[in-house]
Amino acid sequence: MSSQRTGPSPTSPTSPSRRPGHAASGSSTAVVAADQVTRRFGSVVALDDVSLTVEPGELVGLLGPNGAGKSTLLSLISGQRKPDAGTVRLFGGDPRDARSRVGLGLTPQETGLPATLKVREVVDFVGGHYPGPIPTAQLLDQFGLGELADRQTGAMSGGQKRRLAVALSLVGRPRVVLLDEPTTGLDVGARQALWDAIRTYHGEGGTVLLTSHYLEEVQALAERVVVIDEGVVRADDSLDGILRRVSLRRVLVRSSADLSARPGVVRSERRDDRGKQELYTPDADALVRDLVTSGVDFRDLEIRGASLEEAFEQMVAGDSRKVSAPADSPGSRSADSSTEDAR
Ligand SMILES: Nc1ncnc2c1ncn2[C@@H]1O[C@H](COP(=O)(O)OP(=O)(O)OP(=O)(O)O)[C@@H](O)[C@H]1O
Repeated sequence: MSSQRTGPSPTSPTSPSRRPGHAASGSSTAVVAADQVTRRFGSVVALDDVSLTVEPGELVGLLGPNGAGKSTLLSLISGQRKPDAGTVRLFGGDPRDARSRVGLGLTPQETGLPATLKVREVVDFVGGHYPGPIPTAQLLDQFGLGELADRQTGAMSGGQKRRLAVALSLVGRPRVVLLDEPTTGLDVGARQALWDAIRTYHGEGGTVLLTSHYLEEVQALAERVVVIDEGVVRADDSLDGILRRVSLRRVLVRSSADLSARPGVVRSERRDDRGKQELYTPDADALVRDLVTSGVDFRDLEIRGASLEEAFEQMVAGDSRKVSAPADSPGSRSADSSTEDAR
């Protein structure tokens, strides 16, 4: 991966004052400030009183399952939609005002590339809208697309198109990029290359807000993680803080007793009707000690690590307080059924 500059101008701020866990903006320098934002589509509440501040130089991962509201939030920040309630600021201005979007790069979830244009022509075209774009050859090299410069975009693979889409978000040397699932459809090598490009951009002072379904992706890149589910921010913390919340162990055991209320059990499931139970706990050793000393009957004990993915699923599956105890998780709502675009 090239170490050549792809990021913001040398005058861009590079030392963020991060405030994980704090949402509404009190900072006049915030790149993004969403304050108590609600956005509905007909009867669907896509975002419910969401507040989020991103300071210069932060790399924030927005993590959540399908339909959580991630893309909707990015569309408000990029000025494509407006909130029904609350305010959104981009570089201190209204993102629907084009002047506020100078310095914004965006890779939407789906990108339409003109099929008959060559790769280099698309980069030239998009770069031509900016005062000091990254030279096309340099950008294509950085994204491993140099050999495809003369190929029509219609003849690119899905993964190659995705890389080009992310490259295009950086061509104008933005100060912030919004990346909506940047590595969807990429193989392992391409994903790593793209992560490198994002790290390089961030390392040079760029601000990044990226969405993903994948904890691994956010773990690989982000310093701060915002977990969103059903339009509600469930957690906003440093990466370490989030990982601590999801570091559960899984204890599989057979017992005639119901063990779901044993000390330290934060969640349990019955695996069959012969007493097999799956118990989630942050401290498996303590749970085993409790089982032994309490005299409760049990057998077939197994202890496994809960994968991060599993733990995250619990965190967003409705009762996040049991797992992660975020301070103030509002209740959940149903969110489906409308197709209205109430822009
Ligand atoms: N144009 C629209 N019309 C109607 N409903 C919409 C529209 N856009 C989004 N929604 C709904 O708003 C909710 C949030 O959608 P959004 O696309 O923001 O979620 P997401 O977290 O980005 O999901 P995914 O990870 O699947 O992309 C969903 O229930 C979705 O169906």
